[in-house]
Amino acid sequence: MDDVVKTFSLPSLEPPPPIERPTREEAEAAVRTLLRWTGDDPDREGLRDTPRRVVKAYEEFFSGYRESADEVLSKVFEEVEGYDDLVLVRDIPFTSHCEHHVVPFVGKTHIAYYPAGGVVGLSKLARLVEIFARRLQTQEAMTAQIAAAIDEALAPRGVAVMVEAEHMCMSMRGVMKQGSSTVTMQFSGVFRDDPAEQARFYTLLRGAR
Ligand SMILES: Nc1nc2c(ncn2[C@@H]2O[C@H](COP(=O)(O)OP(=O)(O)OP(=O)(O)O)[C@@H](O)[C@H]2O)c(=O)[nH]1
Ligand SMILES: [Zn+2]
Repeated sequence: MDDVVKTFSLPSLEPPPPIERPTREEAEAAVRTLLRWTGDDPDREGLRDTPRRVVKAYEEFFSGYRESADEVLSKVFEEVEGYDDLVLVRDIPFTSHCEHHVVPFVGKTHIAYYPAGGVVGLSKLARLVEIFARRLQTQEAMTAQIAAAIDEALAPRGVAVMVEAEHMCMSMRGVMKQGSSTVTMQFSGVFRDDPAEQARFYTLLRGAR
């Protein structure tokens, strides 16, 4: 069991405390080293600009370290008169990177919640997915973080988050199983307490598209 605890990180809504980041030049030098590790020559024409491009791409892949869930969800619309039923946003696409191999895992997120007074703009739910996806992740932690952030910001009657993804570290290396998908889900409030609410969530996910 010790190994399990060491391998998987606990859900944390905020980025880790700031560490001393390397300079851009240091990061580019590290990419050069990895290029040499492939067996290629970083000084050949086609690779000369690659360290610069990779470091720039990392800024996009990992922009979630510079963003906060709190901020994205801070604009809550206090009341939507007469509406207190479920809100479901299906099929929010994402690309993340697994924290074990720094290889993409790609999939979709479905988010549902029962408002208890406040709702957020729908795009904010997609932005929330982006924030957590654009960090080094496990699928389980990402799922838990999305649910916890909504719970914290909206205090809804319940939250349901489901993530479906294919992990490239399982398809293009290692066990080499293309096409398998992993499903994770996190429920809180009425979704956790009431199996009928979970069933409703699953039914709506399967519903006409
Ligand atoms: N639970 C979970 N596991 C993941 C996730 N992403 C990658 N992994 C797994 O992390 C594990 C790392 O296992 P290790 O044995 O430490 O590393 P490895 O030798 O590269 O493992 P293999 O992938 O089996 O070759 C692998 O089983 C991956 O499939 C994730 O989001 N959630
Ligand atoms: Zn991996």
